[in-house]
Amino acid sequence: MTASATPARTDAQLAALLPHPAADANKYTRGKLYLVAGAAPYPGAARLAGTAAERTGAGYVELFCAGKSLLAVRCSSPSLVTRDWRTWHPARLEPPREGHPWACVIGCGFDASPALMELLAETVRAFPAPLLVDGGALGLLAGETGLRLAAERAASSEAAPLVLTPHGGEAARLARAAGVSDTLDAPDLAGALARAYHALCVLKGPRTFIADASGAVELMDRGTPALAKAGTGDVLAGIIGALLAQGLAPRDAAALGCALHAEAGRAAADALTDICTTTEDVIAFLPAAVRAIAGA
Ligand SMILES: NC(=O)C1=CN([C@@H]2O[C@H](COP(=O)(O)OP(=O)(O)OC[C@H]3O[C@@H](n4cnc5c(N)ncnc54)[C@H](O)[C@@H]3O)[C@@H](O)[C@H]2O)[C@@H](O)CC1
Ligand SMILES: Nc1ncnc2c1ncn2[C@@H]1O[C@H](COP(=O)(O)OP(=O)(O)O)[C@@H](O)[C@H]1O
Repeated sequence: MTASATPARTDAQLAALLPHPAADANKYTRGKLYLVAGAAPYPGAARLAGTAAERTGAGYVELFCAGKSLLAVRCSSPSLVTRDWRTWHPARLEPPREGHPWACVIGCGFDASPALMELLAETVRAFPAPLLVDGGALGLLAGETGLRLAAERAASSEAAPLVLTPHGGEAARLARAAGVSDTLDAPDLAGALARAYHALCVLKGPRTFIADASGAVELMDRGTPALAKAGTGDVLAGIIGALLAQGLAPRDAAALGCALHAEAGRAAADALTDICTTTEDVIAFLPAAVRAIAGA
């Protein structure tokens, strides 16, 4: 049976979720995003996710990346606090302080190296706040170990939320590993992945479906083919991660994040054409997206 997706939220509903900073805000109260991203072949993915997160209001973005990616990211994005990912030990983090929300995004620009599987496993096991898994880390999660880790995280006493943001290829891999048919319609596939991995699943594409394990599916279809460019998924991960880091509930962060991403793509295509819009332009047009939604 095909699940019916509820229509996208109205701009007024989305505007109410925008995380405007309080007058007495500081960088910690505005939310800290830990970003574990950027293997040596893909420093760009880390930079795209990190700068998109900064643009979406996160007060502090701390990036953990491959040693070989450090210089490229530090030189191009000095506001990102950038460290070698050999120093990423989520189990050793002090718990977040009241009023200082956190989230983590892992996987943008990951490749399939076994060392990264360990980084992912430690993060799924120990990161004590909302965790979004994207990019190459989804391929690592797609297996017996990943399914077990996701189940253990959901069963733990903190049970901090897990969000997955697969594109069609990544969703097919996650489905095969979980014994889910990859011939399901997109809304059903999103729901089945949400159940199998105990996560909120944001199944990306020309139409994006946001599903949780309860079977509720939300449709987001305000995007543009101008977004069909390498790296726009890394940008979306950074946007949703920043909203999680600012304390939004996973479903709200996904719905608002997808809408901001789509609107930024549309605004960029209006100004620059659907042909000439680049992934960096999507980040540059996030302010137009915030204004469009806030104006509602
Ligand atoms: N500037 C950068 O450094 C970039 C790095 N990226 C990173 O590159 C790594 C590999 O990601 P890729 O997505 O390129 O490769 P993947 O190997 O994950 O997936 C691509 C494969 O999936 C198939 N596929 C099926 N449906 C698809 C769909 N709807 N969208 C895309 N592919 C689909 C394609 O045919 C292709 O064979 C990830 O870690 C990602 O974060 C990419 O995001 C591109 C930009
Ligand atoms: N034709 C399209 N119409 C609307 N949105 C699209 C279209 N093609 C891709 N997108 C959006 O662009 C993003 C692409 O993400 P992804 O495939 O993960 O890219 P990458 O892995 O290169 O970062 C997704 O958010 C997706 O919904």
